[in-house]
Amino acid sequence: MGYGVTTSSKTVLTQGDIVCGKWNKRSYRIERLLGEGANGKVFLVGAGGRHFALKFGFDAVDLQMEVNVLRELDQKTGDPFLYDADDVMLNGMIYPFYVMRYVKGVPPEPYIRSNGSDWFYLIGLNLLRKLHALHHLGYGFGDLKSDNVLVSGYGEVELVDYGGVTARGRSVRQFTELYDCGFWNAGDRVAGDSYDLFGFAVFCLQIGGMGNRLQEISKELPQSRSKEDLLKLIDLCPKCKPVARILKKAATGRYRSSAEAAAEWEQAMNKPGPIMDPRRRKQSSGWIPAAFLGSIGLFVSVLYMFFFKG
Ligand SMILES: Nc1ncnc2c1ncn2[C@@H]1O[C@H](COP(=O)(O)OP(=O)(O)OP(=O)(O)O)[C@@H](O)[C@H]1O
Repeated sequence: MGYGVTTSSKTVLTQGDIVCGKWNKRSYRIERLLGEGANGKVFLVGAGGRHFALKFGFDAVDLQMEVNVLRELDQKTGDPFLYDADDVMLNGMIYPFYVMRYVKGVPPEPYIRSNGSDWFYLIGLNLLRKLHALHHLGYGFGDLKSDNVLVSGYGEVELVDYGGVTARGRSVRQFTELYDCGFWNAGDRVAGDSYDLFGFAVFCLQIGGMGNRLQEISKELPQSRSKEDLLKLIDLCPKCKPVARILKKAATGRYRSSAEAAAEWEQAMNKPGPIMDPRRRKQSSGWIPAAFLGSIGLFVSVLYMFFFKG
């Protein structure tokens, strides 16, 4: 098949290559690379006429922990995400991999660039709901960042990369500095609602257009970084304005639960004023031409009755 494999971190698999599991004997046809991070490579694969995402991990132990978490979650939700976990022999070397549901979608920033910045609010709400579902099961997500959020359709949100998922109350084991409260001297790395809500506040700044400012501040000396920097950025972020109070509460650990944050976010979206839900805008903008056409129709029929029917 011409895999050209060197090391696990440099695995070269190209379209049409077949990955056949050593133990479960299931075969997957590589279609394309979906993404690559510090811990692994994820490919879009086909099997039995369906699409899946197949992840090779760079570290077998980390990958196994990820598989264990996904198994636990699948048992608790009854909605399987994990499809298979196996090893494959490529060029005489064994590589562990697992296969999961393929999540369609794009990261929030390109989604917002193509569909408009008003989707910011619905993406925020849907992400809070996703986080709450995970917290409710007794886990923290851990490695929240815009790369691990995929958006599709009408602002529907899915989380990917369950490598950082940890039982609530335990130490967070995988995180990305920019989104980590420890990095900002703003709290402990303990898995759960507060930790993820802090990451959520940074996520909103990132997708709200403050990415460059965040990067600049993050390069300052560790001792001079603080949550105050984030609070200032929230004030400077025009898109964050209608939800600034919620983001500040999230950045300062003042929520008891993500459910509370989601409820407040939803209330902010439903407040009279500028419509923050682009789905409603779509519906309401559909009403205006319909009402206009309706009134023209009525006017023409009145004229007809007046002139022709006497
Ligand atoms: N189930 C999936 N469906 C679609 N795309 C996926 C899926 N899982 C991962 N991806 C894509 O692959 C990318 C890398 O995957 P993943 O985040 O699991 O790797 P990682 O090495 O753990 O990354 P990181 O360094 O960010 O922790 C993701 O950002 C996403 O774009």
